[in-house]
Amino acid sequence: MTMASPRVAGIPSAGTATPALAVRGLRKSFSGRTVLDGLDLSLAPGEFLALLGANGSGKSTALRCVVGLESPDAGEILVHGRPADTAPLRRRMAMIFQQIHLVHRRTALDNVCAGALGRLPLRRSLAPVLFPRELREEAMVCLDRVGMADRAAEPAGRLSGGQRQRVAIARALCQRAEIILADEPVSALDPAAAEQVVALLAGLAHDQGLAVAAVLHQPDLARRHADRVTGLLHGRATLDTPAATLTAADLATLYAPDRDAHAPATLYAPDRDHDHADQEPR
Ligand SMILES: Nc1ncnc2c1ncn2[C@@H]1O[C@H](COP(=O)(O)OP(=O)(O)OP(=O)(O)O)[C@@H](O)[C@H]1O
Repeated sequence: MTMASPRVAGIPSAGTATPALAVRGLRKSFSGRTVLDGLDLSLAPGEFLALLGANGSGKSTALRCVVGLESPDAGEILVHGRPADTAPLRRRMAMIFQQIHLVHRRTALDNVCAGALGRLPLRRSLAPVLFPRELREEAMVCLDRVGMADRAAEPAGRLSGGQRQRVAIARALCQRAEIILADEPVSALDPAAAEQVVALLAGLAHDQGLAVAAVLHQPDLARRHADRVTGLLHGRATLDTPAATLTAADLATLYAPDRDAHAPATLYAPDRDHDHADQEPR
């Protein structure tokens, strides 16, 4: 029996091409408590990465650091190989949240147009009601890509949670983001809507070449739709594996009761030649 060697988190899985997003040695503490402990991540164009990990393992903090909503204490964040410390590079990333931030009284179309505010001339961004025709056309294309063109004129507040999340994704597309980071995008959705939204994110990666990473609390969705899974434990990436080979043992390790939260996390090296799929999490 040969031992399959696990790939080390942080090393791009596809050849040596520059990843769309690379995170190296990211550290963040709050009030002296370490939340990110040297996190490494990579995301290739056209890849859909699922981020898994127990509550408090640092997933949201990681994404918030990547898009500039938190300042990391140390580490590198590279977008297409360049430090993501300028507004134009940050605009190449869009974040989608569990709590969907849409203006409920504005139409779906207006909300999508708002994704372009960062690249509009100032006078346009101060008067969003005057979105130019070309932008409205582009926003319609984005709504069409998420299957919501027929609801363009509907106030966002009248849409279901799943529909609102699809509008939020269309807004990210209208931003012309190449990297989409989604923090628990389906946690508030029913199973059918969750499946649709995750399939949509996967499609943006696979059909349109975007780099997409999503924090998921549903390993089965990750298995079905993601290309790769990175697992966080105590602020480090301790698992990096093709989603299709994610095992029950992998999940047991990631979600094990926190016997010693201060123990250093080590790279988890599952023996891929064993079939752990029938084992229950510990
Ligand atoms: N602004 C903050 N101030 C203080 N502590 C924070 C802050 N943001 C996050 N934390 C703490 O950092 C830890 C990691 O939080 P984070 O939200 O990143 O975890 P998570 O893996 O996304 O968890 P969950 O799955 O529950 O969303 C938690 O203990 C949280 O309380």
